Amino acid sequence: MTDFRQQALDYHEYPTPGKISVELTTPAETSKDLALAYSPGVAEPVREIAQDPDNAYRYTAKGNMVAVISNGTAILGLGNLGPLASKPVMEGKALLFKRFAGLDSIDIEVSHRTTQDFINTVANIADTFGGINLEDIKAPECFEIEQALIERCNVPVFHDDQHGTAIVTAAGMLNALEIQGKKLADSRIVCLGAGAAAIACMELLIKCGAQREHIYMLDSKGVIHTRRDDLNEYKQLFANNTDKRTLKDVIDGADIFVGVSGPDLLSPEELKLMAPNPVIFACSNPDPEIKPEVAMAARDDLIMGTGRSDYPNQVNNVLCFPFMFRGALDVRATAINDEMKVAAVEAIRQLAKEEVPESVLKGAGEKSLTFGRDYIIPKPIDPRLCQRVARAVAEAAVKSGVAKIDMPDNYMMD
Ligand SMILES: NC(=O)C1=CN([C@@H]2O[C@H](COP(=O)(O)OP(=O)(O)OC[C@H]3O[C@@H](n4cnc5c(N)ncnc54)[C@H](OP(=O)(O)O)[C@@H]3O)[C@@H](O)[C@H]2O)C=CC1
Ligand SMILES: CC(=O)C(=O)O
Ligand SMILES: [Mg+2]
Repeated sequence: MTDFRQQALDYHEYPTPGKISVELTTPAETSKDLALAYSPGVAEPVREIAQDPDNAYRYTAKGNMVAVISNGTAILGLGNLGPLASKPVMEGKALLFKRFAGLDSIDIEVSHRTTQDFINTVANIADTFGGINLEDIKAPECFEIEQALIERCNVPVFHDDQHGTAIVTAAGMLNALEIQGKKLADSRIVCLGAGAAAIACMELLIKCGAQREHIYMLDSKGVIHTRRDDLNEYKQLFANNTDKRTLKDVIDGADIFVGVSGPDLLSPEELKLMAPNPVIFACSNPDPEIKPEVAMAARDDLIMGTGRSDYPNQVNNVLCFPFMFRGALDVRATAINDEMKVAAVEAIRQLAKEEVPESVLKGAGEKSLTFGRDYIIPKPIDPRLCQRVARAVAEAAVKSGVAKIDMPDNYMMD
């Protein structure tokens, strides 16, 4: 473990501090190059953009650039550690944007006093970018922030911890339930956590067929029920009229556990109380609500997912956000709407049912991967994810009327 800690620190320190850098895309060697790149040549695109802002997509990097913006109030499951401490995670998201979707991305960590300050800061710089990926901003402020920015910005704004997580959770859940022989509409669901990821995951599962009254949501004070007087408006939507108060009370007989809360909060004893053939997504990072080896030792009829790369079934928003933005930017979508989200769920879901290429097996260190309890969802390194998800998202954007340009010819064809 200490060895892994040192490896992780070395990875971030060497060969140069951090994980990203900026590269030039045009020549800048000669005086002629500089005359074109800078003064006087640069004045020409300036004039073009001043006449028509859409020319920024033609003459600048805007159309392939996403800002990853955080205030560090909910860094993974590590809590509110401040903007600067969130920088490695935000650089990590930028790395994932580039590696998986070829999108350039820059991390921006914002210090602010009020929620309105944060909103103003992001709104004032948003036009620089093709899209805004909000990251690791805690609930309930994240809901107000995202809504205000969607209204104020001309480019798509997407709070990844809400919608990226929800899309991947829904895709994995529908597949896991299919394998377990259960239906979402009939399933009893326990959601541990009532923040950004939890609220969005449950809302999307409801859109996919789950019954709101079959969901028990818990926050740090226990079950969310109608007699509590400390619930914000988002939690109130999940308040149950029930006498159950603890995780142990609600997990008894449940079919599904979704953990988006913190480490080691689900005990083997509680897990044993679940209905036969349950689905457990312990998605807290870096440490899940229950470790897979502990869960598997408690019972062998479950399907288990975590947010981590080092266990099977990685239920993590990395399977969504690079491709969501790829598709949205390529048709210049002005928003990321429900149609695009549902299209992403279906595309991720279906890919898990296809044969896995040798290169993916090799990268994942697996001999074989076939749709089943240890492979409910594609591996992030699967290059088909970009093609399938970005294409599905772009098509949905065009169809639902939020795209400013048509699908490019032969877009993301195999
Ligand atoms: N795998 C993935 O792709 C993703 C995983 N996550 C994980 O989900 C977790 C939450 O992230 P996010 O929603 O952004 O953060 P938020 O800060 O918005 O929400 C955290 C929630 O967890 C609840 N919580 C904290 N401790 C407990 C506890 N002991 N019992 C029950 N609930 C508890 C909080 O309760 P209260 O409201 O009372 O404060 C709050 O509702 C993190 O661990 C994060 O790593 C998030 C996004 C993606
Ligand atoms: C994966 C992620 O975004 C999180 O844990 O916050
Ligand atoms: Mg996050």
